[in-house]
Formats: sequence, C-alpha cells, structure tokens
Amino acid sequence: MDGESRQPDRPAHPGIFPTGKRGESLHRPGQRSVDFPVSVVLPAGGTGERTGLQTPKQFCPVFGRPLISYTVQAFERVSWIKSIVVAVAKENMDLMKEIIQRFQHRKVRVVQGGSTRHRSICNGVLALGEQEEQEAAEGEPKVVIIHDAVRPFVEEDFLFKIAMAAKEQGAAGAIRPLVSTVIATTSEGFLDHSLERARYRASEMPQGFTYDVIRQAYQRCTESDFDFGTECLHLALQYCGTNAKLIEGPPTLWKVTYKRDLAAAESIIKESLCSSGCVITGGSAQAVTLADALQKSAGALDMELDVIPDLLGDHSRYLLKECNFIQVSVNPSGLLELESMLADVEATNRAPLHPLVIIWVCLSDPEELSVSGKTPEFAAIADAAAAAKLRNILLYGIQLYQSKDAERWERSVMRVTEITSALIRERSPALVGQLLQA
Ligand SMILES: Nc1ccn([C@@H]2O[C@H](COP(=O)(O)OP(=O)(O)OP(=O)(O)O)[C@@H](O)[C@H]2O)c(=O)n1
Ligand SMILES: O=C(CO)[C@H](O)[C@H](O)COP(=O)(O)O
Repeated sequence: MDGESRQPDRPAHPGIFPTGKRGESLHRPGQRSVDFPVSVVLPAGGTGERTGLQTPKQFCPVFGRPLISYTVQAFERVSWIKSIVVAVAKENMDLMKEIIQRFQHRKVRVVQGGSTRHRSICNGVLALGEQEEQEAAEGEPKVVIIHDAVRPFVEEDFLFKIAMAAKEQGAAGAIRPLVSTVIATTSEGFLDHSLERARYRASEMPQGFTYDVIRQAYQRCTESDFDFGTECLHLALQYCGTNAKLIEGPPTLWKVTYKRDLAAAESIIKESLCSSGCVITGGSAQAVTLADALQKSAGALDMELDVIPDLLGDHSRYLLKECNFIQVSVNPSGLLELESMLADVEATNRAPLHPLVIIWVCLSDPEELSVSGKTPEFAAIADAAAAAKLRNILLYGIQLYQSKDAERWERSVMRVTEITSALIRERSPALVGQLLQA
C-alpha cells in the first residue's frame, strides 16, 4: 500500500447513478436477464489509511449517506443479482447492520472481514457456500462477482458482461489503460527498468468467477498470498489454471483511495442528481404551458425535465426514482396540489436515499399581490417545508407572476429555470421553506 497522507497509526473506527449518462436516471436502459444465480461479495473490511481520515472511507458520508450504501444500491437494483455479502471489520458489523436498516437494503448479509483484503473476500465467498452448494445441487451454474465496496459507480451493463464472461471462462475482470508508466526501482532508489506501457493494463473491479474457481483458489492459496497478494485473478490462474477474460471498463470504476477521491465521488453523485427532474402540472392548461416552457429552457442549463400531469397510475414510477420534483400550480389551487403531491411522496413509504428536492412553482395573478407584498403562500410553504424536512425532503417555493408581455414572460420562465437548477444543485438547507420571486 503506497502512502499519501499516511498517519503513523492505523485510524480507529468510524463514524445513481449515479447511473448512466446525463438524464438517464429516469430512463433505465433495457434490463438484461441472466439465467443463472449470481451473488456478490463486497470486501469492506479496510481502514482506509490512505485517506488520512479517522472513518474508513466506505463509511464516509456523501450527501448524508455512507459511500458503501451507494455501492450496495448499485448491485441491489440489478434484478438478476440474488444476494450480496458484505465483509466488514468486527467492530463495524453493527454499523453496517444499521446502514442496511436505515437505507432499506434488502439483499445484503454481513460477515466478518479479515486482516487483509484477500481474507475478507475469502470470508465472503465461504459465507456464500451453503447457498451456492444448494444451488449446485439443482444443477445450475453459478457466478460470484467480487467488487470493492469503495467503487460505487458500477453499471448493470458492465456487471452483465463480467457475469457472462465469468460463466464462460471461469474468471473475468475489469481492466483500464495505465495512466502512468510502471517502473521497477533498485533497492538504492534508482531506476532498474520500465515496462512498455502499451502492453500493460491496470486491473480494476468488478471481477467475476464461477463459485468453484474462486472457492478452490482460496482453499489452495498460501498464507503469503492471503497476506500480501492483491489480485484475485492471479489466484484463479495460479491455483485453478483459469485464465481470466479481461474486459475494458469505464473510468468511473475507479477506487476511492485518497481523501480527494471522496470529493470526486460526491461531485459525480451531485452531477447525476442534478441532471434531471420531473415537472407535475396538475393538468391545468396554464400550468402545462408553463411546464413546457420550463422544459424547453432547462435544456440550456443541461437539465432534462419530464412533464407529467400527476403521480398516479404509470406515472407513480417516478416516486421510486432518485428524482427531483417540480410541482407547477396556478392560484388558487396551488397549495392543495402541493399538499397532495407531498402526500403521494410520503405514501411510497420509502426513506429517500438523498435529501429529495421538491420545488413548488406557483404561478400567481399580479392582482392578488397584497399591500404588504406577501401572499398567504409565504406562510404555507414555510409550514409545509418544516414538516417535509423531517422526512428528508427539501421543499422550496418559487413564485412568478403572469404577464401578457411576451418578453417579460420569457425572462420570468428563464429565471424560474435558473433558480430551480440552483436549488437542485446546491440543496441548501438555508433556503428551505423560502418562497423565492422570479
Ligand atoms: N482487511 C481488509 C482490507 C481491505 N478491504 C477492502 O478492500 C477494498 C479495497 O482496498 P483498499 O482500497 O486498499 O482499502 P483499505 O485497505 O481500506 O485502504 P488503505 O490501503 O488506504 O488502508 C476496500 O473496500 C476495503 O474496505 C477489506 O475488505 N479487508
Ligand atoms: O484493483 C485491484 C484488483 O485486483 C486491487 O487489487 C484492489 O482494488 C485492492 O486494492 P488495494 O491493493 O489498494 O487494496
């Protein structure tokens, strides 16, 4: 383990995907189907020494949610993955169980990790044993995917490739081109020789194995492999004669290793959370016109908005996504619509994984502006936001006034879009419950 921000002592213990390209989070690519059982082992028993932080990186919060929960979710949402075993240090087993409960993970089991990564993985593989042997009795092939808990951005398409190749070849692993040349040094710290960079690749995760191959590899390998080895594919080759199929993966497979990687992970997650939203119109013609105008202007800010009349029927699927909602209302029905929409969100009974952003855009008649300049909406949004905040929902309001002047109207719409984008991006607790003016 090379060092950056090393601390003299090992630290004590702790405290969508993002998915796809911009705008893809609302439209999952076609689901793949795998007709053999696939299980996952996530080694998460390390201390994250290279981050220099007290908390192991897999438990560091990103938008209030531990990094490992993002990784678990990346696997859990893949329908053909049957079970996930997470290997954590003994002192973190309760913490991991709390995370599973708090973020409602369903397919996960926790086992005790070991003193090295190989030992943790081995514990996870052996824990799958009973289950896998039972499946073997039914004559089904089976694959185990191994993935570092600190690589949260793994996509279903890539997991599919790894699983299929593992089933066919016995072992498969992700690779990436090297970004730097690898050199060997002499014991005096001089250049010994360098490798021809184009011939080598960085070995990344995930890796997949048939259960028999990975179990036998761990049964046959030496204590020295357990203590100093860093490559599961190597164990499969050396102890089972299985040559892994290597598949180039996307750059997002990178491993959170240093403190700055946590900031990078946060920025990737933020980007994906901000790139899309769902505008609910309630069906009124004016609201639909405004929603369409917002949808058009959002493109200029690199944001993709879907427009729907309500969250009923088929549209209720939006409630299950990591989605930002924009409720467009026209006075005087506005507050009722907002309340009903909040009730729909609450009825899903799903703890949002990130603070959910809901923006209420209220289209008002300028005639209704009182002498004080304040409409009843000011108090109502503040009350609704205070209640919503307890449920991890950040509720903001934007008020705009109808105008017959086309230029003025266009400016107001653009302003609403800019404020919306800023609110979604920043997720500022300080602005919760405010009725901003566009
Ligand atoms: N005894 C160990 C050591 C590591 N890991 C896991 O293996 C993955 C990759 O290892 P690495 O990035 O090296 O993590 P740490 O060992 O925690 O980091 P460091 O080397 O900086 O201490 C991580 O998910 C880590 O939790 C593990 O399960 N058991
Ligand atoms: O990329 C790998 C795949 O073989 C590494 O071995 C794995 O990620 C462990 O990392 P580290 O050696 O830093 O613990």
